[in-house]
Amino acid sequence: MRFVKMQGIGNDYVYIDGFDQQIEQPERLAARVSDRHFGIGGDGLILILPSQIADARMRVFNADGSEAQMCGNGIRCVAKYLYEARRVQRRELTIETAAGLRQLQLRTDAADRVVQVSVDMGAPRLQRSALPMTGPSDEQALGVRLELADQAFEAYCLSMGNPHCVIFVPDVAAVPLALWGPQIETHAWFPERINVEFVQVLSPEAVRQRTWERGAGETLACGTGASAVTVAGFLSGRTGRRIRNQLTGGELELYYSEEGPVIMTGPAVEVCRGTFVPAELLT
Ligand SMILES: N[C@H](CCC[C@H](N)C(=O)O)C(=O)O
Repeated sequence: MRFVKMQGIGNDYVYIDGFDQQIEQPERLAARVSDRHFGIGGDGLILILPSQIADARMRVFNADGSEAQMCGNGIRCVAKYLYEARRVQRRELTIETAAGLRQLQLRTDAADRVVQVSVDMGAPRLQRSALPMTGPSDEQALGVRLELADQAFEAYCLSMGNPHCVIFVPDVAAVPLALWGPQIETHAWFPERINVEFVQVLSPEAVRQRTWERGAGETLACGTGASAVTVAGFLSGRTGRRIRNQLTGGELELYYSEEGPVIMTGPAVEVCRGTFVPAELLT
């Protein structure tokens, strides 16, 4: 099985081109390839598959094998791979995801390599039922009091196709992420668990984000999470519509448009390529 390792500001995945390879048991494979000792190492596995309605279809599996609806850092890398493999000759692509169709714009360098990708991440969905989240299904959950055993937060819960809980704090470096992250990820409010973003507002145009991802733990970056942060920052009056987000692994530019969608712009980098034998890896 051939794979490509790529990363978007440190959010790294193992990618498998399923146009000419048959992938069995992707959940089991995801958990094994993601292991940074017994596998290749990554935050999860992303499959690049044929689509009837787009240039390709993307399936996202977290390091624990759970499948997610969308991956912002991952979809930038998928677009890079397709363009540089000449699978697509255009710098505008459409990719089918479990969260719907996503439009992307590529920027290339003098050697025609993709150096930056802008993604229309779609519009946020604010109803509790969209995450899903307990409580009245049409009600929003912005600025709600979320209680843990010995801590309470003001939480902004919303969907970018996948669920996010955004919490603003004075200093992200001081957050005990390994303690609070899993407690929020698996809180009873979220029947399908949730991704967690702690955010420090530096100015109306700049924030710093640390991320605890559903099914992956602390990651260096989360593109759907950064998009949710942009929405929560604007709706709570803490930031403008256009921000620079300094995530642990690098920076994203985000714009929560008046029309509704969030536009996210950032890099996509190939790390390496290789092959593995699934039967070996899955032993
Ligand atoms: N852990 C996420 C999927 C990966 C999203 C993240 N890596 C991104 O860049 O958006 C979830 O279970 O919804």
